Amino acid sequence: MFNKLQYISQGETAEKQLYNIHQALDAGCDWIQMRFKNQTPEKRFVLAEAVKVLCEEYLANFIVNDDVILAQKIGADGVHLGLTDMSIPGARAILGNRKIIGATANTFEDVLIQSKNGCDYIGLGPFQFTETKEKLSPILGAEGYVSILNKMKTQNILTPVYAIGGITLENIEILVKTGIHGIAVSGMITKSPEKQKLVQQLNDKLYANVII
Ligand SMILES: Cc1ncc(COP(=O)(O)OP(=O)(O)O)c(N)n1
Ligand SMILES: Cc1ncsc1CCOP(=O)(O)O
Ligand SMILES: [Mg+2]
Repeated sequence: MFNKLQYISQGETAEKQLYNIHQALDAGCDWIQMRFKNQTPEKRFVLAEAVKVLCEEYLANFIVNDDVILAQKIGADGVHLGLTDMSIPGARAILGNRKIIGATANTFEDVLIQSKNGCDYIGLGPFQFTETKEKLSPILGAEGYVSILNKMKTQNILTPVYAIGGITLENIEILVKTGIHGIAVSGMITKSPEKQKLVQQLNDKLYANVII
């Protein structure tokens, strides 16, 4: 089963991205999604290669946002695809069954489609407002997660769900209670002055009820 904490990178330049990813790895994040939007394919390729080396060094999982071909070219562990990105069957045909394909959902109907199409996990959100992403889908709040996860249960959909969007440390307990598997965060970790302590606190809360 996947780890419960995914770090989504940010940074205006490749250097800043790599710095932020390195910091997250140093702090104990072991799952990185490289999200470097509106850049040339060359810049994204160079960054992805550097991130791959770094993630191997730290034994972290490395997935690429949006770009299936880039993920394939550099041998990443997978991709995250939104509702308007490449289709999951299309990505599966290129990457095969051993790679991780994450998919976005904002509604139960999205969850149904994405899980039927064979994604490995669902990024469900946004939980609340965030400046990290433009053109946000409607905010779900904790009630939205309860409602969607309950419907998943009744239809026996077992795909792990990650909450995403504006999540802070104070939100973790309430999110865990909704039945999510984990969280995907960007700003909270990128902006934290005490990343190691934060990642520890997040993992403590995310794994509080897990019996090993
Ligand atoms: C874990 C996770 N969940 C959702 C998203 C959002 O993906 P998408 O809707 O394609 O938006 P962009 O990130 O591409 O702007 C995500 N990246 N990761
Ligand atoms: C990529 C994405 N998709 C929905 S919200 C979001 C941004 C998550 O970043 P943050 O944790 O900074 O809100
Ligand atoms: Mg996308």
